Amino acid sequence: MNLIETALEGVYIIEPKVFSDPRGYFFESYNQDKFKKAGLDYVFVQDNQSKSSYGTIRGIHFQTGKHAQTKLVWVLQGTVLDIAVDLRVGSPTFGQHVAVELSGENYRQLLIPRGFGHGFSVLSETAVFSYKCDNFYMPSSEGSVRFDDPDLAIDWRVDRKRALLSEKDKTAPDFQTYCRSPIFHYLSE
Ligand SMILES: Cc1cn([C@H]2C[C@H](O)[C@@H](COP(=O)(O)OP(=O)(O)O[C@H]3O[C@H](C)C(=O)[C@H](O)[C@H]3O)O2)c(=O)[nH]c1=O
Repeated sequence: MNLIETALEGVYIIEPKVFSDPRGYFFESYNQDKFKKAGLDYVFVQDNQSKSSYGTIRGIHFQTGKHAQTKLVWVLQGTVLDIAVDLRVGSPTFGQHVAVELSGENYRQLLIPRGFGHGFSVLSETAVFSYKCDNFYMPSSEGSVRFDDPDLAIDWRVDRKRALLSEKDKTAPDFQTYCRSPIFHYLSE
């Protein structure tokens, strides 16, 4: 597998070794030993999968404190623009994001450590999204920031006004409100 650094320390694009033949393709989507040897020493405990229609935006989400999650994300079918936002207090890239196109055709994965907000927009008719987390879901520790926050200035590459959003995402706080909230310093211990 090939590891590509991004502008945000700790966030990596992973290009797995893909074996193609007339039947199709095969690749290892996760191998603890190979990841550890590449310096990605995580123990994932929960796998998630979601399917979304074109124009959906999910995020920007995170879990706080000891429930913060590192995520290894990829797309099984379709194409998404995946976003990781640096929410680590004191980080020189605090508030900055990376945007990476993940698809069932490019096989790319993104490793997003604890301390980052995560979201994605769906660029294909539908997209099936799969990811591993190194901490369990804890609703009481969930946090979010508005997807269309002007300070984050994320280009989701879909029409924001017609985006398919959860009720939670429609009412998420803006970035400045998040920075003034009690959970601000509690994102990742
Ligand atoms: C995240 C999660 C959700 N749920 C339940 C809670 C809701 O009843 C339902 C849908 O949850 P939600 O609308 O929060 O799903 P997404 O909007 O896809 O949230 C995810 O979207 C962004 C992109 C992320 O990175 C996070 O993993 C996660 O926040 O699944 C669970 O039972 N377990 C879970 O781990």
